[in-house]
Amino acid sequence: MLNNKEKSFNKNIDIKLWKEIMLYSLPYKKLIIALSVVMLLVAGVDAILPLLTRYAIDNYIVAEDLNGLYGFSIIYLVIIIIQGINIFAFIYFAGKLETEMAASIREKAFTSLQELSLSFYNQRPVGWLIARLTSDVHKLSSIISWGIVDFVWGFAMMFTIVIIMLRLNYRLALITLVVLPVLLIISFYFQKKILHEFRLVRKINSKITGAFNEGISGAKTSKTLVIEDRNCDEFTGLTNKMAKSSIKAAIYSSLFLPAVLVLSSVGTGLALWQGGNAVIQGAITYGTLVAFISYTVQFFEPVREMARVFAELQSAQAAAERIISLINTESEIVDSKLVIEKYGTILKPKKENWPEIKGNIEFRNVEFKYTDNEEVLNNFNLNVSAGQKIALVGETGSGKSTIVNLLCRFYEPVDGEIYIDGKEYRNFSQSLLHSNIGYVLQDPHLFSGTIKENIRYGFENATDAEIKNAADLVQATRFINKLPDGFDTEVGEGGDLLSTGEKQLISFARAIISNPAIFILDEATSSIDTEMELIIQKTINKVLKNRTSFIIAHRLSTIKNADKIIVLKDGKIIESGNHYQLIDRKGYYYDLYQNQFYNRRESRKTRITS
Ligand SMILES: Nc1ncnc2c1ncn2[C@@H]1O[C@H](COP(=O)(O)OP(=O)(O)OP(=O)(O)O)[C@@H](O)[C@H]1O
Repeated sequence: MLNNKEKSFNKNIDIKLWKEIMLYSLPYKKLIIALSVVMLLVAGVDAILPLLTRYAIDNYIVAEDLNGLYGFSIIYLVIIIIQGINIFAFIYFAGKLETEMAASIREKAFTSLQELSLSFYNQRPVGWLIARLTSDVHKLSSIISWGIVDFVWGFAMMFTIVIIMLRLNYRLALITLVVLPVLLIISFYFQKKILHEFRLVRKINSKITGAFNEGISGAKTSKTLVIEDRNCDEFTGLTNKMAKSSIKAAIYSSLFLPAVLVLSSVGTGLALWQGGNAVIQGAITYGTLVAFISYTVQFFEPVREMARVFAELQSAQAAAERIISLINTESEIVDSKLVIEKYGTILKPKKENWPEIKGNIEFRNVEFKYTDNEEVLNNFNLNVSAGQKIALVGETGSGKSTIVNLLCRFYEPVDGEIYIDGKEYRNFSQSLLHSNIGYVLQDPHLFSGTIKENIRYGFENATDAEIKNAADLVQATRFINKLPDGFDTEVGEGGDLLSTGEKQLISFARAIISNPAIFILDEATSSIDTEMELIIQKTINKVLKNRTSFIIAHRLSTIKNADKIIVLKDGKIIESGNHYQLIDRKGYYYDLYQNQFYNRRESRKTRITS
């Protein structure tokens, strides 16, 4: 139950991928240059401070020149203030770069999500997508901005320190830097190990989040299946694994720090020993010795930082791979260039060019399958005239929703065509088509906000009077008026504060407001009680008049007055006609109707006698 899969990632640095990522940083070129310049300044000041100390010791302290020392202190203070300003600037620039890049990448990923077809969402769990848009984007933007800080500063520091040390005394410099290769090896080794364990912790953490999610949203099902103990065992297994990896990471960290400390102390010790000898022999001054010791101490920090950044780059690369793959995912349903030119895109529709849709629909030799193995529709043909009311009936899995999914172009036929008003429907843009279809689902989704906002959704110009009128039409006003804030009542996330039947009514009103030529009601009144359904049925008949409509309903009483009832079995039409024709036929529909009629009569009888 808790097996959210996390992709393992490429361990080598992928230059092509980073080049693509760099394209995203192009708009921030000036900010990146400013940040790099500031980091060079920070490194420059850091590197000259020991030289200043050396100067003060040799010229003022050893020479006992108090006046000179006073003047020097003021210069030193000014330099420290400049460094303070540099530090403020780099934190500001890096923070700004991180935030702006994250916003831009997130925006691109979200836009690409808006344009993707429904099949993409079927293959990707919500949690996976949210993790990409949040933690991966954060990781990537943070490594780019703070990586620049560490790299520029680290390289500049190491380079300058080595040059200064060699210039001060090359013999002493070579002796001191003897520990450098060992330090580099140790740093890279430990950072890799620590990062590996942290990566495991993160993977397990995303599983734990998934388990929390399932535990909460599936609480009712867990209780009815009495699997609470199994859930707990699985959860404990995950937390134990996470604890193990966290402890390992802590052990590596606790070994790494003393190792670096010992090595840098060895370097400092060597500088002290050899430098002390050189001072005694008069080869170097006291000031030079002090500067050398400072440089040895200072040198090891950038080495450690660089090792950390290199190791982190690998995991940031994994985040980058996932985000770029999300941004670059091509929608399976795309409008042709010609269609886009004429009718615009999903995000920029050219509504002024949109023709009026009347609602004549034809499925011609349509073949369809969701996966390669299973054919859902095979040579499916259906002709619907504008204004006709079509009911789709059939057992579970017979293909009813598939037909309306195809009509909405959430999916496209594998073979064959669908015509709307005599034109193959791929010649219309997706937004043009969707604007002409009102879709009311069995479990409709409402957006957080008020009832009024939800009815108006997608049709922002609707007036309050139009909203009320739509609600009146579907008899929703009755329950809305009973709510404390009426039309201004908040519906909660996904409409959770309303019952399913109430959500259906709101979604019905929402569909009416957009005045579509084609209506699809997919079990749209299944959660409304029978009396209410009868009332709404009359309204539906009024609303659907002169519009083409497809009604999927298991309760056959609701589709008795359809112009055509299509009975489906395994993706094929086995019967079609109006209610009376199908009853006369005494076939599948007749049996189905008799069964429902009998069951309802029996249940009514039971109610009366009890
Ligand atoms: N997203 C999907 N991916 C793969 N197969 C699917 C998908 N949606 C539906 N199917 C399969 O396609 C077939 C037809 O499903 P469809 O949802 O159209 O049936 P239906 O008649 O609407 O059923 P119901 O009355 O239960 O809603 C079924 O075998 C179903 O398993």
